[in-house]
Amino acid sequence: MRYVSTRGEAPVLPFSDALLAGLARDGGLYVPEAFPALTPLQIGKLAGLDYAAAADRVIAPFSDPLFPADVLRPMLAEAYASFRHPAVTPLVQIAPNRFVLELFHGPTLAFKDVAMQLLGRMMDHALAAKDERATIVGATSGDTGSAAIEAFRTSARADVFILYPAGRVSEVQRRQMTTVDSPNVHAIAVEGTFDDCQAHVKAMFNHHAFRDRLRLAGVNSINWARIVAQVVYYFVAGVALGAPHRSVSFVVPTGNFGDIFAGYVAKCMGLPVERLVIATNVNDILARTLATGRYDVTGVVPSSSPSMDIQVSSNFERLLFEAVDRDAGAIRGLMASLTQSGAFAPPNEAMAAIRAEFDALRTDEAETAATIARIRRETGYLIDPHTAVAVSVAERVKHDPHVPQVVLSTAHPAKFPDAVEKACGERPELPAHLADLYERPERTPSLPNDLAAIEAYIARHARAGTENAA
Ligand SMILES: Cc1ncc(COP(=O)(O)O)c(C=O)c1O
Ligand SMILES: N[C@@H](CCOP(=O)(O)O)C(=O)O
Repeated sequence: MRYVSTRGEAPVLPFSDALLAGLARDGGLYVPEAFPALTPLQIGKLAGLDYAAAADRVIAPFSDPLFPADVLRPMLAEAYASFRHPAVTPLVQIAPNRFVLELFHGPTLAFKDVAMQLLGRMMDHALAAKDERATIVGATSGDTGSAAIEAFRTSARADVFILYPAGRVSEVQRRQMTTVDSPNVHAIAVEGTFDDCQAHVKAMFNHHAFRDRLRLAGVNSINWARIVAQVVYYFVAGVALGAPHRSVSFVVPTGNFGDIFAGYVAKCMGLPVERLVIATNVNDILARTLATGRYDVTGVVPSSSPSMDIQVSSNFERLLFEAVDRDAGAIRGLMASLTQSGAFAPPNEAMAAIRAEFDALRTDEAETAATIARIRRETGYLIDPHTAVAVSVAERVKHDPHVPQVVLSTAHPAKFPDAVEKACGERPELPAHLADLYERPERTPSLPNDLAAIEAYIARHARAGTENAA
């Protein structure tokens, strides 16, 4: 499979090069030239497979000769052996025809592990094949960072620099990043928002001299491999609930739009998906865009679901690319408007195409807390604030009661103990492997919200840079 940029002016790449490229050189995001299809028969045959075997069937069509079956399959088996649940992403029923898809059984307790445990192995393999080192730069609102650090902390080929917004992630999230004592790991507190951190990461990729000198690579959902690994659980959940013979709807707590875009890809590949429902917190740019037809960036508001405190929703560009029938010139125009004025209005036909597939609703802070408390009271089930945002939306969105609704549960409640305790009076405990997290020493440089300062720090500490510069 080959990959093209949403902005049409970057080299077309095979999977393994797109994997290591991060952002395309024209500032766009890589997408496959075409979405591979699974037939209803092939989808039906996913039933009963273990997670790694199902992942192989879904991911292999996106891959290339660097990942033949005898490489990809053991990699998948190893990646998902690190999960604490034998089903990897189990479903739990919380109401008639409403299910929670638990995506938090990986090492860092968030859905990011599902993709990152694979991505770490794939990138190390690709770098070893090329005998290269890479400097990974990433932005996090809390979960991507911890998952990336966990996935790469033993990497012999990559240094990892994660920018997180100081004071705007939960203490557990911060400690998961700052207590890892590996020489290749750098969790950097930036005096800004997640949007600032993400803008710095994209600016580093767009600074080609810096990018090439340090051999930058990305682990945010700008990396296509992140998306494709997330497509798998849509198939696994859909099949468990009757696909291909029955349609399913998904309600997804959304920030950077990577997770729900993976659901869209699953639908493009043939999974019968009735509706894809975007659930936002008070940072509701996507809900406003679907309601008004205008994507308009406002300031980020801190919330109890901090991982979704995002206004510039990176992967929305991938959806827009599909909605404008892959007209890269149109995407360049919309993104130029975003840069210049902080807003853009997609063409009416594009908005109609998006609304034909997606619904979007927001959940405010009071409703998020009330949902945690009510679900605990009524069902005995404890959810985190991100999941609560989506459960509340699932309850309010117009839907066909005969179609199963799957709510993606993106984080374990113990990642956000303060918010959960405030909502329902109960403090969730960390699993055993993290029980001493609060005792571990922290190590986290703090940098101003300034690209030059961040680049200088990374250049000083990256080993790929030293080698390349020599
Ligand atoms: C716990 C949690 N839920 C939801 C999201 C939103 O996912 P996405 O950015 O893919 O839309 C994130 C961050 O990505 C997250 O960490
Ligand atoms: N919510 C994310 C933000 C980054 O999203 P990504 O999916 O693009 O890596 C986080 O927790 O870091």
